[in-house]
Amino acid sequence: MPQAPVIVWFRDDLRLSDNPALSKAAASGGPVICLYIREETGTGQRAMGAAAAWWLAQSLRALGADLERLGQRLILRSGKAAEVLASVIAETGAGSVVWNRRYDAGGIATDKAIKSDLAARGITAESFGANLLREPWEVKSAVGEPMKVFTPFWRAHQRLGHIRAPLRVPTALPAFAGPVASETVEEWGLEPTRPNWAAGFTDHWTPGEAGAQARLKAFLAGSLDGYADGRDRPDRASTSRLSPHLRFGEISPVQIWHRTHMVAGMEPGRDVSKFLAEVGWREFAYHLLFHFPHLPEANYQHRFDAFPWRADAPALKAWQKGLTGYPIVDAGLRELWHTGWMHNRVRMIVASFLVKHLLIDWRAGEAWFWDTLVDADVANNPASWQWVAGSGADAAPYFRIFNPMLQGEKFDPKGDYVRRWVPELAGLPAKAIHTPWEAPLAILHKAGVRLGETYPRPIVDHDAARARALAAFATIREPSAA
Ligand SMILES: Cc1cc2nc3c(=O)[nH]c(=O)nc-3n(C[C@H](O)[C@H](O)[C@H](O)COP(=O)(O)OP(=O)(O)OC[C@H]3O[C@@H](n4cnc5c(N)ncnc54)[C@H](O)[C@@H]3O)c2cc1C
Repeated sequence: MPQAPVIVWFRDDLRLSDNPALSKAAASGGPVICLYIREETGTGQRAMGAAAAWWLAQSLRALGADLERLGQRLILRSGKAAEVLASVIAETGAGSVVWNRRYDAGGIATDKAIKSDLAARGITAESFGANLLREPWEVKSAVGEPMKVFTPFWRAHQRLGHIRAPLRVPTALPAFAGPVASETVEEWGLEPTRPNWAAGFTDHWTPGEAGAQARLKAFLAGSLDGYADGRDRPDRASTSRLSPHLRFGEISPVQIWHRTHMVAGMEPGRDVSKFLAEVGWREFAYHLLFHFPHLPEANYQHRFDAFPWRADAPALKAWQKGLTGYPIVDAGLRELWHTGWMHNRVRMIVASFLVKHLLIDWRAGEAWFWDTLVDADVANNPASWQWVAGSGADAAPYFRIFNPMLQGEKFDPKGDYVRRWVPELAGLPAKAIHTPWEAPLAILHKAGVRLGETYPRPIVDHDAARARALAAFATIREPSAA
């Protein structure tokens, strides 16, 4: 009797190498059906933002082409995952389904229900850890509890020892002989058309597994050396830019871990430790999301539920458009709009500005990032926003308020980053570029800058905004806080 096909349900793991579910299917020796489901929203999962949807379209095309080289085909279907799986099983006689795990509450609930539904119908379902170095439940405090502070988390993570070796691309992946209907990426309308605001994204990114591997290789050969200090400089290409590739699982952290160690040799130095600790922050965000599933919508620290956020639609709009009058803030938000990505240091500055200078709820900023980042991540995005807002686990204290002028002068000392993304200020000298409102009129004139006309005046005064934020925080401050 011919072997029943195995369905590989691809999700946030759009790669062939180090893909445990795919390797498991290949090891069965039987026919393999590669399936991606565009899941209907309203099942507890968060609808994908627009920039991430653009990335998904490119990544699915890349995965489809990679599978074709193995004599396979990527089947695309849309609908409720349980119903799509049931029809593909009915159409093909598949006997089992394999997938790699996800860790958001909606995804976990969907997968659990599907697993028991399939089991009831005699179909085997198996899930694997693939997109983290360790499963979120493996790292525990000394008393067996979830960890809430990064440094002890990362220490405990490392104490667990060896990270499993990455898996190779399966050598054979027999295709299912019968017809299986598939939708197309184009039919899904994931890419913007009128206007095509993503037109410039392709100058910055090569979505897909090959692009991810090339990005890692280039980073390890180039900017890893000096990363520990260079990573804070938005004016230089000093970080890996692997985040969207990790978001879509085009590369695994296990692959990054081993390749980095291989390049570093026996004695990994400060740059390597710092880089891997950043990958560790991603692990920590997933740990938090798994143990505190409301992280994307609820304050981790409940006292922030009473925080007096302001509703200020014009200020939010100015922030989103990069028209706050603070050059480093505006540069970051425009980099985001043009590339779908923003440097980490600048993410912290713009997030702090929204939450503290404008007193706008972190959830409004998180939602904007969710829609505009190609790396919009179900764990990293809310965990980082809550970190900046002060409402999160192991968060930056609320009363520490970034000064955008000093941040600009320190991390973009010549103003090159601002000049690149805020071209109307490009003619200003370094000493004026982060504080154009303090520049002598002659300097502004020479640079063609007319404040309030070619570039906005600051929408809030820094000192006044700082005082207002501290006063707001005082209303929810615990007696012990400084
Ligand atoms: C307000 C705010 C929102 C953010 N939203 C996201 C998001 O939606 N998706 C996302 O992937 N990251 C997010 N980050 C974290 C961080 O800014 C990005 O991961 C980083 O800028 C990606 O660039 P890179 O790949 O060059 O990073 P590198 O410096 O090269 O780091 C390597 C990898 O480590 C992980 N990493 C690095 N820094 C962090 C961090 N602070 N927290 C968690 N993981 C980290 C990323 O996966 C990254 O690709 C956010 C940070 C802030 C302050």
